[in-house]
Formats: sequence, structure tokens, C-alpha cells
Amino acid sequence: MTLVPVSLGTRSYDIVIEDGLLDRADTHLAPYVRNGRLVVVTDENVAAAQLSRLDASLAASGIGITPIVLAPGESTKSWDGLERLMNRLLALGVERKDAIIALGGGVIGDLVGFAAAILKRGCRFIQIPTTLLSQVDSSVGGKTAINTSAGKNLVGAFHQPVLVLIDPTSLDTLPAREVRAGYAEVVKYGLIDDADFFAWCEANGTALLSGDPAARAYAIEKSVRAKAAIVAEDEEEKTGRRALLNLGHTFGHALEAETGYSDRLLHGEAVAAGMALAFRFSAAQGLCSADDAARVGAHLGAAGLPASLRQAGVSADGAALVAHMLHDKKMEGGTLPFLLARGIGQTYLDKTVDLNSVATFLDQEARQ
Ligand SMILES: NC(=O)c1ccc[n+]([C@@H]2O[C@H](COP(=O)([O-])OP(=O)(O)OC[C@H]3O[C@@H](n4cnc5c(N)ncnc54)[C@H](O)[C@@H]3O)[C@@H](O)[C@H]2O)c1
Ligand SMILES: O=C(O)C(=O)C[C@@H](O)[C@H](O)[C@H](O)COP(=O)(O)O
Ligand SMILES: [Zn+2]
Repeated sequence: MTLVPVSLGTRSYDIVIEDGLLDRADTHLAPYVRNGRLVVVTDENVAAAQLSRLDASLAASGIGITPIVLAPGESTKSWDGLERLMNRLLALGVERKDAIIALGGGVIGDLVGFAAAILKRGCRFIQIPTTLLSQVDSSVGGKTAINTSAGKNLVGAFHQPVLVLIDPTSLDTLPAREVRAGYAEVVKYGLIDDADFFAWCEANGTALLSGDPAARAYAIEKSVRAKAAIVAEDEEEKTGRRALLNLGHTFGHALEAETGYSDRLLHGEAVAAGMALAFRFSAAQGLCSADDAARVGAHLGAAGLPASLRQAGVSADGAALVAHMLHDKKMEGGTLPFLLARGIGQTYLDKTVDLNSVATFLDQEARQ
């Protein structure tokens, strides 16, 4: 068992990582049982693939669960999805001191986290992530949100979970496309500030994507340790440190908006294309070498991820994509700070980017 602490004063919590943890979750969850039950929110796919493991483990300790099963997919992270979930939680009489369990990927985690942040002005929640993306990224750090017609994650709150339970074996039922999408956020940690980890990804990415337990365990622990350290330094993205985790996301969220937050382009796929674009834009600005930008695109492509607008299935021009970017939460006084790179493992926040040059760059990219 691996324990990774997230150090946030009174909001500190542990991330527990262990193969088979879902089958032994009762030990970790027993302290959170109230009124004889635990409320578990999940989606239909996860309910079919993994819920019985959690249920059996809790039943063995005499703990009952009340499941709430939502429709799968990004569209559940919406006003409509939030309203339905809130009404179910209220009808069940969930109390402030209850801890709602989010069992699923980033969609369930982000939605349940936000519901927990506002239900009765705030109750507790526990993350049990079941996608690679949620195990390496979204279950940690307390960013919770829904999408609106204006853009991605625009209504939300910082609300930390009280516990994160990661069972890498729950990924055995995850479709290969979803594993690849989650891998984009793994590669992100190397690109941000750890060139050695990016080289590890180049050497071990194939093993990780094919479910090799050792590669999977290494990547998950490395990722959550990196994220926990950044979050502990800058919990609410105020100093610029946490913004590094947004590498590829300004481009990526614009691509997701263009494709309607749908399974045409998954979040991780959009982030992959966004990181390749961020590196090529950095190279075009003379900030990083063309070789590094090519290496990033080549690795993402080799992992089966999109690394260009065409591969992401987006045909919009630069102006249309920049229009989406104006909703980015990093906007400050009319300018948009961008995550750019001086090389692999050398990402930084640049507050001097001219959006016209971004639009021109994207027009060139659209012609490739
Ligand atoms: N809060 C954060 O810090 C943060 C970080 C990264 C991403 N996100 C958000 O996360 C979301 C994407 O999350 P995601 O990639 O996990 O997608 P997701 O939650 O939609 O899950 C992907 C798909 O896999 C299915 N699934 C999940 N676990 C499964 C399992 N073990 N077996 C079989 N099927 C399973 C789901 O039903 C769904 O169809 C986006 O909304 C993104 O914005 C948030
Ligand atoms: O935790 C963070 O901080 C991140 O930026 C992680 C991202 O992978 C994630 O997609 C996040 O939800 C994006 O944040 P947003 O503030 O741009 O919505
Ligand atoms: Zn992301």
C-alpha cells in the first residue's frame, strides 16, 4: 500500500494506492458510515464494471450502500446533471456531516465534488477514481465544476475530498481509448517540470497503455505525488504554480468546446493535442527548440493520441478557437496568461502572449 499525503492544513487528506483496494475498501470507509449507510454516486458503466466490488467489500463489514447511478459521459457534468444529482441527494436526506462517495472518472468526481461543495453549504466527499485520468489527476486537488454553454468548468468550487482511494486494478475494465486519454495527463507531468519522467514515458508508455501493473503503479504514484506537491503549494491557483497543471488546457478546452464536450474528443485527447500545440507555438515564438516540440508530438502520436487540429477532428479557424479561449478562467484584465515551454520539463506561465499571434499560429496549424 502506498500513502501519499496532500498537505493542506485543516483540509489535508491521504491518497491511498493499492492493487485490489476496492475489495478491501471497508477498512478505509467504515469511519465515514453515518446513519448506517454510505451514499455512492457513480455512472452506468462504472456501476456495471466495478460497483459490485465496492458493495461486496462493504457488505462484508455490514455496511450498506445507497447507489445513485448517473448517465455516463461529459454531458452529465452540466446544470441538468447537477440538478438531478442535488435532488437525489436531498431526497435521500444527506446531511452535512455525511461523506458522499464519487466512484468513477473525472466526470463523476468533478460533479459530485461540486454537489458536495454546495449541498447544505458544504458536506464531505471521498474520491474513488476508476479511470487512469482520474487516478493520476482529477481525484486530487479539489477542483470541482460543471460545464456551461459558455465553456468548460466555468461553474465550480475548490472543495477538497477527505480521502482518495486508488485501486489500479479497476482500470482493467476501462476501454483502451479512455486509458490513452488518461495517459495524456500522465505525460503532462513530465512536460511541466520533469524531463526524466517524460523520457520514462517514452520508454514505458507502451507497457503502461497495455496495462502492465508495474508501469501503471509507477506512473500513478509519480503523477499523484507531483500533483499533491503543486496543490500543497498553491491550492487555489493564486500564485501561478498550480496553473502549470493547465499545460495544454487553454488550447484543449477550446477544442472540446468546438467538438461539443462529447465523445468526438475526450478531455485527455484534447489535452494531448493542446500540449502538442503549446510546444509548437513555443517553438514558433523561438522559446523552445523545434526538436523538443517534434519529440512531444511524436510521443503523443505514438501513444495513439491526437497531436494536431486535424487529428483532433477540429476544422475551426484561429479566430473561432481564440474566441473560446476568452472564457478561460486564467483571463486577467483582458489578457490570457498561457502555459508555454522553454523545453521539455520547462513549462512556465507567460503573461505576454498576444492572442492575434495565437490565432495566426492556429490558422497555420489548420492548413497542415
Ligand atoms: N478536477 C480536476 O482536477 C480534473 C483534472 C482532469 C480532468 N478533469 C475532468 O475530468 C473529466 C474527464 O474524466 P475521465 O477522462 O475520467 O472521463 P469520464 O469520467 O467520462 O470516464 C470515461 C468513461 O469511462 C467509463 N468508466 C470509468 N471507469 C471505468 C472502469 N473502471 N471500467 C469501465 N468503464 C469505466 C465512464 O463511464 C465513461 O464512459 C473531464 O470533465 C475533465 O474536465 C478534472
Ligand atoms: O488541477 C488542476 O489545477 C488542473 O488544471 C488539472 C487539469 O488537468 C484539469 O483538467 C482541470 O480541471 C482544468 O482546470 P480549469 O481550471 O482550467 O478548469
Ligand atoms: Zn485536464
